[in-house]
Amino acid sequence: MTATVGVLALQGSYNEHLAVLRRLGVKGVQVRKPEHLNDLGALIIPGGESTTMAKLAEYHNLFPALRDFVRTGKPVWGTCAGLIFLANKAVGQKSGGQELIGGLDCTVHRNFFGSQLESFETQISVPELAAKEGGPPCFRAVFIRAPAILEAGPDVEILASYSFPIGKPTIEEAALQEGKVIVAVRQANLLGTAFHPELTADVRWHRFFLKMGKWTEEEASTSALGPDVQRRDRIDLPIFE
Ligand SMILES: NC(=O)CC[C@H](N)C(=O)O
Repeated sequence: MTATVGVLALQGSYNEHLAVLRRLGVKGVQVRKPEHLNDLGALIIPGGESTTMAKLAEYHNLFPALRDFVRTGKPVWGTCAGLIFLANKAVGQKSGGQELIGGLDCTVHRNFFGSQLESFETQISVPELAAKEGGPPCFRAVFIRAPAILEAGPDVEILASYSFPIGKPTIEEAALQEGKVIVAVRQANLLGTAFHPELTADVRWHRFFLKMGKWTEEEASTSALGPDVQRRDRIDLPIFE
């Protein structure tokens, strides 16, 4: 498997993900067309605006290729709008809905935390991630007009939940009763986060994701997948037309 990581580059925070990959010495490439998915080892679907992203993906006929990629078993990570894309079901969509890639057995509320004005930052505890990657047990989480996972199937592992202040008016009645929603999950090769790790200086989420790949030792030694990583200041990022 190649150690090249594709980042869906239609709209949203794809440059920020590419910058983190660069910091880790991993080759990242922009994905804008179906053929750009060939020969990738993993794929990141960034945050942004899922309706716009869906329209652009449809325009470029990307959905069948994205679904095929998910089915290969290679790691795919959706952050925020990317999480919505990966979910089997989304609620709170614009009328008529939007196309999803699917694969992640969960129901996502598209704008669970409210409008752009209700964006916030917080610390979340992710014990499994901290155990694997070391460092402090909490992670800075940036929620921008963020979704949340309302329901997850039996094969979905919950990596993090967020307890919100009871009485927050923008939050759905049903979830209010619990005061807690799921914000990070993993299901086999799929990782989903409702927040934006690429907007923080903490690279542990990216390292965790990269380790989900079945890379050969040789590939891993030239990328940031092992502890004895060779850091490179700069790598060339092919930009596809
Ligand atoms: N920061 C984000 O990716 C926001 C996602 C947004 N809620 C949407 O529906 O697309």
